[in-house]
Amino acid sequence: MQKITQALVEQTIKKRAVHTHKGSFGKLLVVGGNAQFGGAIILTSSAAIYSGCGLVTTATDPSNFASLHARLPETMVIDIHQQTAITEMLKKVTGVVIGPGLGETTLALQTLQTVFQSIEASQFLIIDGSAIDLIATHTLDLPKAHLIFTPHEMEWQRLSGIPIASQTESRNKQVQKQLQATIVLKKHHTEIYTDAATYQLTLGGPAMATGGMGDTLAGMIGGFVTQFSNTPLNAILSATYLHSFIADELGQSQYVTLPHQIIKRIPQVMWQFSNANH
Ligand SMILES: NC(=O)C1=CN([C@@H]2O[C@H](COP(=O)(O)OP(=O)(O)OC[C@H]3O[C@@H](n4cnc5c(N)ncnc54)[C@H](O)[C@@H]3O)[C@@H](O)[C@H]2O)[C@@H](O)CC1
Ligand SMILES: Nc1ncnc2c1ncn2[C@@H]1O[C@H](COP(=O)(O)OP(=O)(O)O)[C@@H](O)[C@H]1O
Ligand SMILES: [Mg+2]
Repeated sequence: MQKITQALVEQTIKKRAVHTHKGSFGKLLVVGGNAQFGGAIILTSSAAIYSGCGLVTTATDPSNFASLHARLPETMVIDIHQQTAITEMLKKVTGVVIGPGLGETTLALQTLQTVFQSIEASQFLIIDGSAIDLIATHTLDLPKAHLIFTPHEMEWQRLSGIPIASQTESRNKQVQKQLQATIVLKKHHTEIYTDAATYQLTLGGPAMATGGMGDTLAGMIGGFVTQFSNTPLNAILSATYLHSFIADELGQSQYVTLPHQIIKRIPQVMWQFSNANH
């Protein structure tokens, strides 16, 4: 397994070119957040915007609109019940994150199917949380797109059928090949399975063990792959690295590191990394 290095992250987060605009840095659709899990989608969308994604639209339950806008006026919203609006937005975006706080109701399943039917091969699709569980429970054909699954070990057990205790590198790799996707297997020292190689994160610790931490990572990965779309693997590796890098920094003086605190630090730490080689 290859370790993700700081040098790789510094190469990925480049200084921004001057002649650019919001359209130059990717467009992302974030889908999730039912009435119970509105916090999840606020974290995912915030993480994507604070990671520098040019435009983020959030399809969520309308009961989350006010809190989402109060925390994050930069995002636009779609009522998740309006499936046609989701399909229309899909035509405009570089990528989609689906699953944080989505739940597993009939509407959640229908929404996942809507996205699967409309997504194109050139687009990125990050599948997290409830969306992983929906795929594990229902027989769904995966679409042709750049698929990125972000399961924690229990979600991976449900999706892959491999019990947590038996999740070895070779078994995980076998299922990664079957799924034809990148797998970000989240745990202490997260592992990333790709067609090319397997990578390991050497950062992060138990101060990160709090709800919403994975919702945040999904948003960072969404923000990074849409923005650094020419180097998608490096984008995934860099987002995963930065998430834990910031947590470790905060963890030097905090017992627990909260997802919203990590999000707030992303632009500053990206600036540091973008200046590292100059
Ligand atoms: N503020 C919010 O709205 C939150 C919403 N959430 C959403 O709640 C839904 C259910 O996700 P959950 O992950 O809570 O529920 P799950 O039932 O999928 O998994 C959680 C359980 O899995 C077990 N587990 C074993 N290994 C683990 C590992 N390496 N990492 C994490 N858990 C491991 C633990 O016992 C844990 O309680 C998702 O849609 C998620 O996005 C959660 O992210 C929590 C915060
Ligand atoms: N003890 C730990 N050491 C390192 N990383 C951890 C630890 N506990 C949690 N994390 C990280 O926190 C995130 C948790 O993701 P997840 O369980 O999906 O959270 P949620 O669904 O609540 O948002 C993952 O990135 C995981 O690697
Ligand atoms: Mg999660």
